[in-house]
Amino acid sequence: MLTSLRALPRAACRLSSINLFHGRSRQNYATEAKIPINIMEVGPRDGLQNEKGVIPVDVKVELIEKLGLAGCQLIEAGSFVSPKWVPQMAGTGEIISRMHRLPDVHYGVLVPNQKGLEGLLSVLNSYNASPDSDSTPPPSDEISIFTAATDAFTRANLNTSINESLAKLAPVAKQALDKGLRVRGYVSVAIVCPYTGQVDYKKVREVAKELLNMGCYEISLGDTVGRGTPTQVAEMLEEVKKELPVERLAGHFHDTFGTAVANVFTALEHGVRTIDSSVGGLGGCPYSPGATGNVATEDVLYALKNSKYTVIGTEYGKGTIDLDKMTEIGWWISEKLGRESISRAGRALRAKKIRDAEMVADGEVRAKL
Ligand SMILES: CC(C)(COP(=O)([O-])OP(=O)([O-])OC[C@H]1O[C@@H](n2cnc3c(N)ncnc32)[C@H](O)[C@@H]1OP(=O)([O-])[O-])[C@@H](O)C(=O)NCCC(=O)NCCSC(=O)C[C@@](C)(O)CC(=O)[O-]
Repeated sequence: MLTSLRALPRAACRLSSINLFHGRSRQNYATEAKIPINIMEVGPRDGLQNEKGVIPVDVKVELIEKLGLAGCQLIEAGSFVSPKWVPQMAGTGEIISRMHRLPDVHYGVLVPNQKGLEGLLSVLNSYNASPDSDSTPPPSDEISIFTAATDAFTRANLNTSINESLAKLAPVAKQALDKGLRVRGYVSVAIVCPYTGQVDYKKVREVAKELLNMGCYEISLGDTVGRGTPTQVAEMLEEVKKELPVERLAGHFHDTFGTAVANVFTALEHGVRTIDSSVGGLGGCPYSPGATGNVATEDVLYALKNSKYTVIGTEYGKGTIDLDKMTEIGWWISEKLGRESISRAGRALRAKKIRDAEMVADGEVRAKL
């Protein structure tokens, strides 16, 4: 069983030694204890919910299975939302029942209301009536409930106000916890709202606190529009951290203005230890006009290389998440959607692989001459 981030003692995460290098003090990240980071892979949910065309269930199942085999330990597999509001998420029950599930992987689903939870519980009841085998985990062990930091966005996304959404979500969270599910919370538009502009960070803190008090183990703060800068992320986190423990916060950054990787690092430097990201940079919220996808998982993995952080993954990724496999998955799903991967690291790595293969082929031809 792999050690989870939450089980690690703080001392194990602390950087200790400082090496001298060219007369300047410099930390040797290769040999020191690294700070463990969780990645919540949201590609199958946030990534696919905004697609125009119909994505076959088989493709969604295969995507989730591939992500598990690349080492992802936290995968958001779909949503139990109204198919009238978000048609791409229809069929989540079938997907989570059919997909091959791995031990040590948490498969979460988004739930907006009581009806969504009932949808999930009916899938779980069917599974419990005839479980696949003792070693196969249930279709899902986690729900994410969601609201936002502005009434305008909450109205657009959930057809209700912030306060009404919180009142509706509290019993959903309680019932899910009573059923033994983990509950995660999202606060959307934590920096900028597409309808009302700059967000009041005190409101982000208040809403996040409400979700935490409902029993959420973690609150993901979303730059839904992808317009946030590192300075804004820092200011927002400073405000939220006044009342909430940073270990309970996650960062969710869309990459509309190309600041998402910088925002990830800002969040990490402020103590956030879980980052939401999406393979191939897929995604966007249907109610956040103009926003592009989440920060690409490949870009985050690449940027964290040789840093003081290490991404926690399962044995399938040898304890981390395998960047090469994620690059292949990013290209595979993008091609299924009729386009190229938009992950910068994914594109560069694929191009390098092609160049390397051409050089090998060239060398073989020369050797024969
Ligand atoms: C919450 C509602 C349903 C309210 O929408 P409403 O229209 O007020 O709901 P309603 O209770 O009046 O029901 C309307 C119809 O939907 C059905 N319905 C009602 N609930 C469900 C359900 N759970 N599952 C399936 N069906 C449902 C219900 O049965 C009824 O069907 P009808 O009688 O008309 O045939 C709607 O607003 C909704 O589904 N919203 C979800 C929107 C969404 O999924 N947005 C994207 C996810 S959030 C996001 O992407 C941001 C995030 C998390 O990634 C972080 C970030 O980037 O910031």
